[in-house]
Amino acid sequence: MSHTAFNHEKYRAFPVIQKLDRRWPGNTIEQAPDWCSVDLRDGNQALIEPMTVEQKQRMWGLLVRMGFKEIEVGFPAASQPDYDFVRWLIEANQIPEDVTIQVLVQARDELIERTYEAVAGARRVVIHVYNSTSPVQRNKVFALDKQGIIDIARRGAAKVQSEARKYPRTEWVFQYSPESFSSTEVEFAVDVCNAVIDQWQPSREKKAIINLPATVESAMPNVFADQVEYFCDQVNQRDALIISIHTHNDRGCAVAAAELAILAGADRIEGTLLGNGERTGNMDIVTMAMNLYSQGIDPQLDISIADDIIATVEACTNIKTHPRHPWLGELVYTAFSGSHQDAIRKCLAQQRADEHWDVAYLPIDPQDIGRSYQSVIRVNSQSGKGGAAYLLEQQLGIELPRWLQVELAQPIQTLAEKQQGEVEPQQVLQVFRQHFMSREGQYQLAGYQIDRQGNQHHVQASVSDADDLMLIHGHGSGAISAFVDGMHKATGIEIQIVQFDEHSLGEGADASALALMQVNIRGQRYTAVAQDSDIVAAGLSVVLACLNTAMKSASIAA
Ligand SMILES: CC(=O)SCCNC(=O)CCNC(=O)[C@H](O)C(C)(C)COP(=O)(O)OP(=O)(O)OC[C@H]1O[C@@H](n2cnc3c(N)ncnc32)[C@H](O)[C@@H]1OP(=O)(O)O
Ligand SMILES: CC(C)C(=O)C(=O)O
Repeated sequence: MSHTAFNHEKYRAFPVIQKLDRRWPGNTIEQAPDWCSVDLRDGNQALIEPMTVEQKQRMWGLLVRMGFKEIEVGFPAASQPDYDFVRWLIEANQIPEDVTIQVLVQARDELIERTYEAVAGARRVVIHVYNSTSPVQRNKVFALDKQGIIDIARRGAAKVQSEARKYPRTEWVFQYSPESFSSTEVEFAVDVCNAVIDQWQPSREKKAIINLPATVESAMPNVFADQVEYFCDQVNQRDALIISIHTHNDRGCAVAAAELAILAGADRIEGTLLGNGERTGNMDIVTMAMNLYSQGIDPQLDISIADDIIATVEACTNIKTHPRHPWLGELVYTAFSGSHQDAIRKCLAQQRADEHWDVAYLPIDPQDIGRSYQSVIRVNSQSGKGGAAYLLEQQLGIELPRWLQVELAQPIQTLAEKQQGEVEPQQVLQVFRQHFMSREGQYQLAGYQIDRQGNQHHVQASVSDADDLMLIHGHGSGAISAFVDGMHKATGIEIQIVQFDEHSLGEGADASALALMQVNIRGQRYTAVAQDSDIVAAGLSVVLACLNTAMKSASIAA
């Protein structure tokens, strides 16, 4: 076999388990698992610059605020900052009553001893001991056979137990990880764990945690689920165990693998916020928690403080959050494309507070995580009429009639294409004002009087025409048609009203009226909007505004 670059023959398929009795595909997740954050350990060990004690303190504060009850706080036998941080937690009394710290250590005596020193005085601690079990680790890293690996595990388990006896005031919980579990023959993984379980003799009352890692994700999540289900079925004393899962994201499926592992019988999930961790990262707890939340399951974690989560993770890891990161990214509740905007706008208008969320293109209500609807719809050259109309609605507080949405779309599209980028909400308003609300023009309403007899309206109005003042008289079934009649008589220009809508803006003394009109003058359509504190004046002014727009066009002026 040649080992030239980019040659798939270098690799082989992952062996699948021939498991015909799999039950997990028929299961559903009905409640949140126990969560354990490993941000301060696995997340931290993957950083270019590991967190300082101050950064760890900040991350700790966030994790507690979010509601984590188990937090792996470090590998205290590995480095002084890890050790100091753990000491600070204990000596400065920073660990709430309902939170348990967890610490990781290799199955090596001197490291285990140092680890216990680090956590001395804590109320309750999970001591997490591990050694690697896969064939490549056995053969190439440890140069040991299966029995040699089992011996490391059992000796480590025994040492963890004997050290614990030296600190009787702490409540100890033992956790063992067969590191590289997912790449280990599953029967052997069971054997190694059984040796540890045999050493610890856990009970229903005092359970041990067996943590099954996909240290490097190398198969599809269904294979992992088969491994977990097999393990849960075969391991000794299952009811005295908490089965924990620790997946990595090498194939991009860490969350999927963790979810399927829950279906397959696991109880607990380890991961990090936004998925920081070795290589492509650890399983992202925020994503998995939000996946549950969006299915109506209480995630038992507070993700509503999304901006705080992002700010803290970024400050502690020096890694930016991708704008399309699941659930929390800057752009994940934003629609630029026209048909999406149209659907979102229509659904939001119909969404009732007492009904289940049912909005196209928005899997959750962005307000749940502190995002406003303002940022949901943004306008660029892909947006069509709905987006600009939505932004204008947000700013003016009125729903534009469809015919005006269509009119507005054109100048917005032109601007978007010219700018080659986003059109800001302020610009939408500016374009709207410029195109439809210009107060300039030959004719301006100076005053009016209306007499009404039955259905007949008689309008007498004064209209300034450049430097002159015209006196207008007209009749019609309404004030506007009477005024249009008067203008026709005065100027000879026939105005046919095609569309007309009115809206009130604001309330009380500050209220004003908006009149929106499209007319046909000599075969051409013209659109304008007028605003006035007096609703009739707004209606008459908008006729003149349409006429002024028409006058500016060469064909009418001529
Ligand atoms: C998948 C994971 O994320 S596991 C966690 C990994 N995290 C870290 O390693 C971060 C912190 N670690 C460290 O700072 C260092 O590894 C230390 C300080 C703990 C130990 O450093 P060192 O003493 O230099 O040992 P190192 O970690 O390189 O391990 C090498 C030796 O330990 C053995 N070893 C490694 N892991 C384990 C284990 N889990 N249990 C028992 N022995 C182990 C190796 O076989 C090797 O033995 P050898 O020297 O006889 O060949
Ligand atoms: C120590 C174990 C759980 C680990 O971090 C891994 O396998 O990724």
